[in-house]
Amino acid sequence: TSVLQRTLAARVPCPKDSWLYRILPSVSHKPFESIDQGHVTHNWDEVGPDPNQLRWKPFEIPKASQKKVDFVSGLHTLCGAGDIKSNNGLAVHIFLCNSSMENRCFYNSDGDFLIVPQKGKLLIYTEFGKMLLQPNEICVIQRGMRFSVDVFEETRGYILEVYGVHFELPDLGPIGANGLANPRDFLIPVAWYEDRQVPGGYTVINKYQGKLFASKQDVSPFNVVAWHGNYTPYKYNLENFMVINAVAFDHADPSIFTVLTAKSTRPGVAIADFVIFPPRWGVADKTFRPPYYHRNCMSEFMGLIKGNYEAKQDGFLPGGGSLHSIMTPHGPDADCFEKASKAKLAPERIADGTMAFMFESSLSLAVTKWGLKTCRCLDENYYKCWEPLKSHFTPNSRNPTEPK
Ligand SMILES: O=C(O)Cc1cc(O)ccc1O
Ligand SMILES: [Fe+2]
Repeated sequence: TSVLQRTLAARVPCPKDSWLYRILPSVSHKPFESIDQGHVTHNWDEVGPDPNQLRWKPFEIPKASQKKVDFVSGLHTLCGAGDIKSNNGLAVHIFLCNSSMENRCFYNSDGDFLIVPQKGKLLIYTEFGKMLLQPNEICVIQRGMRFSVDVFEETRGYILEVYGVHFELPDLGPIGANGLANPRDFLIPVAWYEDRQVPGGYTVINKYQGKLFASKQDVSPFNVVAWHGNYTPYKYNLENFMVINAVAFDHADPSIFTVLTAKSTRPGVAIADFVIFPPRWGVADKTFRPPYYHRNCMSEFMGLIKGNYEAKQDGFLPGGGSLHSIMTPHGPDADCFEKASKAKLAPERIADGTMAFMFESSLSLAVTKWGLKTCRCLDENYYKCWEPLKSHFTPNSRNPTEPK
């Protein structure tokens, strides 16, 4: 199916470009025409702002028996911020599909896609070769790269789109030479081509300034016989992440779990980080081990690939999501708080068999009309998971300022 090679490209801080040797240049095609947008939008003012904690039940995948939906017609924009025309911002999309793209490919003029499949494999044909992607793997398809997706069942996943910047490995700072996502584990395709004529029948779909356009051509665009360069799609298996964490006391910021970052021009501030919560040991002493309660300067969209998330055993399900916006308070549900407050602090496996992730952004995200209404997956009762929290403050028992 797909043949891949290892790459060090993600680490090389040089200009990115690639040369493609193809049977016919991409320029031979009919004019692009505007097509139905479906649920793709980059309009961040569709509905008014909402600072509440939001949680979505698993996004529903259309049944193949009812309506054939492919990867592109199944794109749904959930939230985002910023501006495509000035190359600054991001969008979170959910893909919900049940059919392969037939004589159709897609390319994005606006930015890069980081694709996180949650249910079902994706066989992705790109101009650079083929990539088979399964849940717990991610791939990045950068601006302008044409690709077509085959699916094998009802399929769901998440996409983080960033405009005008590329994903890179985070600076390791004091971590030093190795750790987190190691460059050797990123795989890129090996050239693959088809010399296939489809007279007037191949459709190239383009997302340009947030709108969808289509153009017809006579040949498959996957006609690249050979290529060289460092501007390529790539994939990464999240199992290879080398987890670094607190081994004495205290809870580290989850930025220590950053797989890839899309930096802004402000040092230390990301347009978006892709962060994961992989299986690991919890060993911290004198520490409440689950996430702390917090309000912070980032927008945190979370998704779940499999299993459950340590801070929410119930209600946050694979294929669903949550959004905690800038300075909106959040943290473990009441149940998690009670259990972790009483837990014996022995070494303990955390998150075995599970994988949660976060798209974290310094921008203030707006939720789309689809996200708040049309998808009908919003969990209206989310806030209730914190209602049972009660005070454990008992000042008289151990107040050192009081005379004995
Ligand atoms: O809010 C969340 O669940 C994500 C998160 C996890 C954690 O361990 C610490 C901070 C944080 O934002
Ligand atoms: Fe958080």
